[in-house]
Amino acid sequence: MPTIAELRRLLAERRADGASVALVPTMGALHAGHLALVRRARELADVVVVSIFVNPRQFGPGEDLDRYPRSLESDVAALTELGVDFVFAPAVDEMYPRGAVDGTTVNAGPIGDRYEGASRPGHFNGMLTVVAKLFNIAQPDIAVFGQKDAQQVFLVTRMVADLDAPVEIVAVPTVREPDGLALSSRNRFLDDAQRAAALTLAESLRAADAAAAQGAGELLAEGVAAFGDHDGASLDYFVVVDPDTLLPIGDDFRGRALVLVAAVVGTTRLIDNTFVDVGPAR
Ligand SMILES: Nc1ncnc2c1ncn2[C@@H]1O[C@H](COP(=O)(O)OP(=O)(O)OP(=O)(O)O)[C@@H](O)[C@H]1O
Ligand SMILES: CC(C)(CO)[C@@H](O)C(=O)[O-]
Ligand code: BAL
Repeated sequence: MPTIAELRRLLAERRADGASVALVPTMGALHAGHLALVRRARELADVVVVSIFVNPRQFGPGEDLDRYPRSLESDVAALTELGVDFVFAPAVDEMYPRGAVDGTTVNAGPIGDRYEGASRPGHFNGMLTVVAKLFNIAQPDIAVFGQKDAQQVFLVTRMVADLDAPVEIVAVPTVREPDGLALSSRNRFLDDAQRAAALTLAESLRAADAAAAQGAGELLAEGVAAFGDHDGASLDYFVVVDPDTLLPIGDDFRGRALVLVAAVVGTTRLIDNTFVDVGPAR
């Protein structure tokens, strides 16, 4: 597994031959959602780098850093099968030699304090800090993220624009189970009853989508009502936002909007989202 210095040297050699580089940042425990990102990266660039790093700086006190699933050996096997060129899985000490809390941090700005950021204070600063480090280490032409983490992909795209980072951000649609549950590394924490309750996230998004043509108010009401029909999942937020700003839409909004939902099922926090086409209010 290359160190930071080795990865830089190996990628510099490939770049000298004219190769383009795509980076897929992950926290490991790979599933088909991650593999869709890797396949997209494979289509877009000559060299694909996948990072596997459970970043302590994006976990708050009392969150699931310690129990976050880790399966490096099987992850590397799956990535090798997909023809990934380099797996970068640094130790925490190599990424944060001065410790996990000391050092420069990227500030996500006000959108970083909303939605996921309201429930996970500091999460997006920690996420953007490690993403900026990964961009500086791999210097990719392209970086591929999942739409499942919609606020994350929004904030990464905004960071790249705001800081003039020379990397193109590509978002891949959410990969789902046949019944609609969004794949997530954290789904493995769910027992059978919780797995059934977790479906309420996708169902509430489907209800919102079905009501979207009737206007913003109806969409929100139907989505929240569909969520309320289920036991075992506690709703954190259900919001409809403008994809360009990530701010909540008003009643007179028309066009493409993004519905964001988060819930806690048992002790597991899950998120999901979907784009909808909002029609005129009736
Ligand atoms: N179901 C999915 N479809 C598409 N992309 C996904 C999916 N799940 C995760 N990703 C993307 O994979 C990348 C790495 O995410 P990460 O390693 O945190 O996995 P995860 O499944 O989101 O884990 P968790 O939900 O437990 O945080 C992110 O860009 C994320 O958006
Ligand atoms: C982008 C990321 C790898 C940064 O740690 C993480 O937030 C994730 O897995 O989505
Ligand atoms: N998938 C986003 C990373 C996190 O939950 O910390």
